[in-house]
Amino acid sequence: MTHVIDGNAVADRITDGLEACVETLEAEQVTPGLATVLMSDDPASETYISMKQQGCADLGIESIHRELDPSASADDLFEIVAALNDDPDVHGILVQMPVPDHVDSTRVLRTIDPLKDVDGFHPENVGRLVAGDPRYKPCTPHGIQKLLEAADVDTEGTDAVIVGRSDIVGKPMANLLIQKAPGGNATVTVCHSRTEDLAAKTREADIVIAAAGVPELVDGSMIGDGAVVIDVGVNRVEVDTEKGYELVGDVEFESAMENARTITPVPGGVGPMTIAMLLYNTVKATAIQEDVSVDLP
Ligand SMILES: Nc1nc2c(c(=O)[nH]1)N[C@@H](CN(C=O)c1ccc(C(=O)N[C@@H](CCC(=O)O)C(=O)O)cc1)CN2
Repeated sequence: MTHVIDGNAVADRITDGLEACVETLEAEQVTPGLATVLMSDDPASETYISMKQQGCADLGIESIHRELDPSASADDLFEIVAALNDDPDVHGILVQMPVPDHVDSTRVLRTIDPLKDVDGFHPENVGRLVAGDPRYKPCTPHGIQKLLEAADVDTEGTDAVIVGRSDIVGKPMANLLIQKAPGGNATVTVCHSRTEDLAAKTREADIVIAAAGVPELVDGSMIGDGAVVIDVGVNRVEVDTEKGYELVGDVEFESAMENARTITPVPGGVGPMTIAMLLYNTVKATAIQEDVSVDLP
């Protein structure tokens, strides 16, 4: 029987554990504050921002939101980030990705105070991750580590194949999996659009992490017997219903189920963990900046 990992349940356990941390901070008269910045009218980005705000409200984190028209100048965005850097009530800042093409996303990430960079995308935080001393682990890869742990998947000595080399998932995931630390010690192959014979690579893997943003790119024929399959894709595919779309992962779930030992669904797998680990990083950022010790879950 294939085990389907319930990402909502694991995310709930993390947020339950964060409640005690927020109480510890409150006892020191500290309320965590998260600023979200949106420069897009993409409906999916709007959904993710409201999920982040709801997560904050449920946990007692103050959320501040700044929104810019997608046609605004890059300087307008940099000014907003600079003001949030200087605001002592703001402990975490995230700029929802992607930003419009005329904005240099690398410069945006460099503008955020590294101590407030709860996405873990600032070069200082990327450097710390690569060096094996992470401050804020990027939310989705960190969430995947927590899912694997919850499903009793020991990564040590495994062959892991990551499909996708994005800065948000593929690259940091590879770095976490090769670390000499729990949740690491794997041998990692990172595949991408120029990889030849992708199926031959995924078929040999103990763990396949699909994060290419291509609906149903990975099917059952590409999964070896007894492999663990983590689906990061949340693709909106148009359908003729009132909603107008359905969510489809990067993995063809039904056929992959036939070979996989453990698999994540879409929705309800990796997605909820991205939000939970953002709240985790916000609480951690608050504890660091306010010099309060908390027991993170
Ligand atoms: N600044 C950032 N931008 C982006 C990140 C990020 O970590 N930081 N990640 C992705 C999108 N993302 C968060 O922003 C995200 C994606 C999916 C989900 C999620 O919970 N998905 C649900 C389905 C939600 C729906 O109905 O559409 C699920 O999979 O169950 C949360 C966050 C890109 N940008």
